Amino acid sequence: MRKLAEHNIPLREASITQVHSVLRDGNPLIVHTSMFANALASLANPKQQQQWVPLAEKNRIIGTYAQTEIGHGTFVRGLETTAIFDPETKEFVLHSPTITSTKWWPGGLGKTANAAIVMAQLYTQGKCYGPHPFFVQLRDFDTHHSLPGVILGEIGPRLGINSQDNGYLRFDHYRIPRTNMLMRHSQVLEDGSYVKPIHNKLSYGTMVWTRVAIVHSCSKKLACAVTIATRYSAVRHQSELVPGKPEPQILEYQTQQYKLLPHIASVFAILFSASSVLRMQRNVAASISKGNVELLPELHILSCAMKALSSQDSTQGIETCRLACGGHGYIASSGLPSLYTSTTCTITYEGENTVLLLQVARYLIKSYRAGLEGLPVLPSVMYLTAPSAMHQSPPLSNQALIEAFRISSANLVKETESRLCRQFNLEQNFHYAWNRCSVALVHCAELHSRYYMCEKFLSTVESIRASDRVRSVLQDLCRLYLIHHITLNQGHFLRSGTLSGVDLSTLEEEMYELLAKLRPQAVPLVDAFDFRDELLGSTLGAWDGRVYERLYEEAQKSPLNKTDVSKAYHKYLQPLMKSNL
Ligand SMILES: CCCCCCCC/C=C\CCCCCC(=O)SCCNC(=O)CCNC(=O)[C@H](O)C(C)(C)COP(=O)(O)OP(=O)(O)OC[C@H]1O[C@@H](n2cnc3c(N)ncnc32)[C@H](O)[C@@H]1OP(=O)(O)O
Ligand SMILES: Cc1cc2nc3c(=O)[nH]c(=O)nc-3n(C[C@H](O)[C@H](O)[C@H](O)COP(=O)(O)OP(=O)(O)OC[C@H]3O[C@@H](n4cnc5c(N)ncnc54)[C@H](O)[C@@H]3O)c2cc1C
Repeated sequence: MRKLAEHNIPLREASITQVHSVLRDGNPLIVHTSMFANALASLANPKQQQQWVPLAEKNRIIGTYAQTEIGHGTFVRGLETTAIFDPETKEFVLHSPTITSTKWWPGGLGKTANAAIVMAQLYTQGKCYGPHPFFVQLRDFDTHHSLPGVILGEIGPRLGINSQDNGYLRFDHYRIPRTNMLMRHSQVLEDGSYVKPIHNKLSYGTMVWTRVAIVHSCSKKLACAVTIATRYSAVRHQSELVPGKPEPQILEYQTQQYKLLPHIASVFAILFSASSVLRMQRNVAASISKGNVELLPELHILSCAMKALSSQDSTQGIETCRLACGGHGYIASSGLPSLYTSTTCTITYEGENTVLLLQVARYLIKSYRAGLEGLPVLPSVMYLTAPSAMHQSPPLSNQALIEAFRISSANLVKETESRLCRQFNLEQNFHYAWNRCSVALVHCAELHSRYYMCEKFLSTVESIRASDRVRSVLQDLCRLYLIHHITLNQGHFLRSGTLSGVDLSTLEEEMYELLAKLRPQAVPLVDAFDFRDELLGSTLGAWDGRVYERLYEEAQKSPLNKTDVSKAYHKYLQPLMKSNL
């Protein structure tokens, strides 16, 4: 927090710096500096901001974002916590009517936060208006005791991020002033009348913002993992590549290069996509403040798509890096286990990936149908019904590969839409038909998202300002990324007729060439990510390459090494050894 203040970084931008990576097993303040700060910035009106933002900036108020309940996380409309307006006292009464309405999971809620943005079903004048955000004080600002009517606790150990206190929260007819409803977009007036927002999903804005932040942080996490695994692969010598010759660096093995180089490329692909979504988010935020919500659906879909893809890619990449380090990748001091556990949760939180991909698919199908009818569609999906441009680029050029992605994605959407129509004719119910097609729909969303990421990678590399040598390395990496994802998805390209079996063999050959060509660049590339050793926190990945010394030194810190004979020997082992069992 001192560093943020020193560098004049506003609270809500902390999550896109590396500040949170310093704590490896999660951070009780992350939801405060990200979602809570952003909810105040985007959902509170100016008067409310004046009241709470300075207190949050000074950490007098530490907040969390309390939306998910035991019974509902994905289906936000199904939340059960109620906020009923009492016109007599001009207050909202917050209540948790059932066990399933217990707020469950919010980061920092257990012990750290003294306030929260609570999403609750808003009732006024006898009518429910759906989930809305409320600023709620949970603990006394001086003693930190939970307030009467507020029941708080921590939910227990998790797969990872155990330095963060994820919490639970129940309300027992807990009263807050009317003015604690975040009123930038919708309001309840003193007489209880409801003023609706210009778009009914504006109250979901904090989730959209966080999804964008997650994309950025996924590229950082993956960058840490590839740095560790690549440096280690340059230090580690094992086996014989040529019988009788010295053991080579394991990075010489083609299989090792195949494990690492595509993920190094992936760091750039995710980072460039994150920058593009971030730019769009800033434009949309500016438009919203002028009352224009036209591009909000596009931002929602793009943030869902990129959050889903980047969390999946970075999690898989980190696990591959761990495996690429053999046994030493399994030791906590390698840094890889905590990178994995603190990244795999991004697949689930802020919208479970399958659910987000189905949002993307819904948009693709709607846009495809609109395009066929000649109705206007937004820029990122115009290609679904645009004429093919395959013939315009030299065969197997980067542009041709992007076109192959585009046409294959459009083709898959077309096929799936036909399947949806057939299923609808059988079921006579759109929702059942949708469910029967949902695996295919997720594939549509994945291919569309991959197309977007590939396109962003290529267009950024083509326009980047860099020396010829640096540009050339980035071009090779980008090429490797495109070919790698084509080989992983070959079925789609064969089905769409955009690439033949011969094309795929040619591309595969080129991929192997690229692995060899990029091998000498692997260490410089990860060095260029420029992580300090303290931040990497890895015995395997430190800059000086003293892997074995660091492993040995770290082992000395194990509590079991404080004494030669452990207490357990006297208590359990010795009796066992003498028992003749
Ligand atoms: C790697 C290291 C990590 C470090 C990261 C740093 C930053 C992270 C910081 C903190 C850590 C975060 C901790 C995690 C915190 C949480 O998890 S908070 C809880 C998050 N919860 C969710 O994300 C819930 C997911 N569910 C939803 O968002 C929605 O329920 C839904 C979108 C799935 C469905 O909403 P629903 O209201 O039911 O809508 P639909 O009927 O499906 O759709 C109606 C139309 O509304 C459009 N729409 C939906 N959402 C939005 C939106 N946000 N904006 C704009 N439009 C939206 C949807 O597309 C439909 O449009 P059409 O009718 O035109 O098709
Ligand atoms: C580490 C961590 C931190 C978190 N922090 C916070 C926080 O700070 N604040 C907060 O409010 N919440 C937080 N959460 C909660 C998180 O947002 C939810 O867990 C997440 O949105 C998933 O919802 P769920 O748990 O209800 O999963 P479910 O929706 O129950 O998912 C279970 C399965 O059902 C499937 N499924 C569900 N709906 C559909 C559908 N419509 N179509 C197809 N398949 C479907 C999913 O794909 C998944 O396979 C956190 C969670 C974790 C793990």
